[in-house]
Amino acid sequence: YAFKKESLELTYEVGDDIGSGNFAVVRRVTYRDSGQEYAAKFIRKRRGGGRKGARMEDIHKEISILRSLDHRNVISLYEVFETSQEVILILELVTGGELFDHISRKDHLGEEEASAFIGQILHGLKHLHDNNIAHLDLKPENIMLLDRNSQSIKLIDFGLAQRISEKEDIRALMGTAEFIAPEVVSYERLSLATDMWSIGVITYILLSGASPFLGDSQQETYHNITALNYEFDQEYFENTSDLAKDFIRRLFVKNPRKRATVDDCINHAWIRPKKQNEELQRKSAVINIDN
Ligand SMILES: Cc1ccnnc1
Repeated sequence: YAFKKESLELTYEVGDDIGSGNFAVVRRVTYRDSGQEYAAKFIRKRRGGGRKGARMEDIHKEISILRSLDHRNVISLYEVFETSQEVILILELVTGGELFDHISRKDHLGEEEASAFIGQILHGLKHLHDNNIAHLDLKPENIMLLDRNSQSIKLIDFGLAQRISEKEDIRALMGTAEFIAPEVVSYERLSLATDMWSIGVITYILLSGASPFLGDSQQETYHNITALNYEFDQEYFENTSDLAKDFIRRLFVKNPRKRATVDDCINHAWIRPKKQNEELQRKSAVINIDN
């Protein structure tokens, strides 16, 4: 997969910073010929034996994974440039900000809005899982809103994503403490189910504004995760439906094989499109009028 060696500046005008990830800075860029805007992710290459910068193997993996995905809830990759110091990904630009900021502005969301967001995230995640790709770093910072006032979301930052296959064993302590599953803490085999645990954490946070396993130290957080030490604190959950709690309970399951899958979640009554219920109500209303 050949990366363009010519200078990015020839074809794109580089604008302001719009985000940063591990070893990466994301800047808004404008394609000179059309005026179309994109996001350019500048990833520092690891030079020599140093610790700073991403390994080329990991950069190639992120690119190969992004190139194999095509879904409205997954960020698109258009082209790649390379200099001696950096690899630059030209990505679809999303300007609605992080889901994280959207929550913090409101503290927490109503169930309808939370269910709509989680439904969108699940559809993007289903595309990954149907291609045997695990994101492995799902958290509100990695979920962007398409634009300010839409509920359309895009999964971004596939820097830790992995192809999951029965043969090879993927284990690694990675991701952000409060979102990682027990099998990550215990350095056991990772799988698509690892993402589903994170969906549980994200749902819990959207509904309450509180983080279910977060402790005063990383060790305490890890202990809470492996001990499944969480509760639906009345202070935050007294008005939350049993359906929403059931959705979360099915994800906070220690054994990854027993945890709800992305399809189980999409078909869960808390997520299934409400319009079907409205349709049923409309039909039953008509029946009532008739008889
Ligand atoms: C931060 C970011 C990443 C990708 N696309 N737009 C914005």
